[in-house]
Amino acid sequence: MSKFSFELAATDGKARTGLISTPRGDIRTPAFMPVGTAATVKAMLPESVAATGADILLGNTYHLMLRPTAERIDRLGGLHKFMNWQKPILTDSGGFQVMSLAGLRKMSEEGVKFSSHIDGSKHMLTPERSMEIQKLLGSDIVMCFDECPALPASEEEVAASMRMSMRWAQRSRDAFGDRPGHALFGIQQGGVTQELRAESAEKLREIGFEGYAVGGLAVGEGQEAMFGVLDYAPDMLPEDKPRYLMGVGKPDDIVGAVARGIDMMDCVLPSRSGRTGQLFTRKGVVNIKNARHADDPRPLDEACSCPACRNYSRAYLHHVFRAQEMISGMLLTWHNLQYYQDLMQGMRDAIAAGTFAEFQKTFHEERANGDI
Ligand SMILES: CNc1nc2c(CCNCC3CCCC3)c3nc(N)[nH]c(=O)c3cc2[nH]1
Ligand SMILES: [Zn+2]
Repeated sequence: MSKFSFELAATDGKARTGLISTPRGDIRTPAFMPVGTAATVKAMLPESVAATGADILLGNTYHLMLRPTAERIDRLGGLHKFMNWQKPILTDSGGFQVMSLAGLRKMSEEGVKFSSHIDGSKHMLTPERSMEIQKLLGSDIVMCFDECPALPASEEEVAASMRMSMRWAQRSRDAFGDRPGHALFGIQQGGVTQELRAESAEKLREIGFEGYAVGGLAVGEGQEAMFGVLDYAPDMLPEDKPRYLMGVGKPDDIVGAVARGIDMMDCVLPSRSGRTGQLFTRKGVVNIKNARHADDPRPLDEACSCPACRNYSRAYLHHVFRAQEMISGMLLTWHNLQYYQDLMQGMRDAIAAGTFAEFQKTFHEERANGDI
């Protein structure tokens, strides 16, 4: 099928499970999307990422426009061919990364002028340029160019920023053009103010998108404030389209977001924390650097099917982490990505079976406090 479409299969309370169909493959929702910032999920081969169960991964406009440039990736056949990932790719629009990474930034209605954090070269990102870059990359799901206001911000600043992002959403839609089989997602802003979130959702509905993201969260507001927004914001978005919560999160953030109607999420946490020895398990977080693992012959998580848990002891994982061996990042990243995909599969099954409440209960009971 050369179309982009979304089918809801079942709901349980506000939790939903379904399927996004794209020409490059289907995406089971709720979905967790590993982050492949610079055309690689760090320390993972693409076939290993696929083996964890990921149906889609993230690329990044900001990083790839700087190095190796979108034009070069286009000349080489596009991002899928370049990084040997033939399943769907979602690319973020770059605005968020400019604000968190680039130096010397100048904001205007036109867009953002900035200097590269790599070599100091001058660049400009606008809605039109962001659409052009994401098209050159060949990404299947394109994100509108938006601004995610940094906290702390007054309600007036959040309102002004959201309204500019909505003008940029219209420009993104106009520049995206007609690309069958590809999707453009709008991004809701409005901070933690319900009226602003409603105004943003209304504007996005008017413009019309193939999917809708909840932006402006996971920027330090804390889980309680984030869940407070998620108690109403997803419902403001069209219920027959995918809802994507950007930049989230820890396992309990993810379960809470799915319970509030979110279908897609992305986060660097599983891969980044894998490299720092923070391992997610059903019983909580294991810090493999801790000396108490040095003689432990047990697997990290006997219920996990990943290579680290199937073929190695905690003692080995502790050793290669301490020695900073390359295999450490590979095994620990694979485990964390596998844990996240198994968590998503567990939720998809529970929602389909109407047992999501029990899933949530078991999830929280199993997680002991601190290291285990
Ligand atoms: C971590 N918290 C957080 N991330 C946000 C992100 C980035 C999501 N992750 C992108 C990948 C990470 C590197 C390559 C792509 C956000 N992005 C946009 N466009 N708008 C947000 O409001 C927005 C809000 C976000 N909050
Ligand atoms: Zn494992």
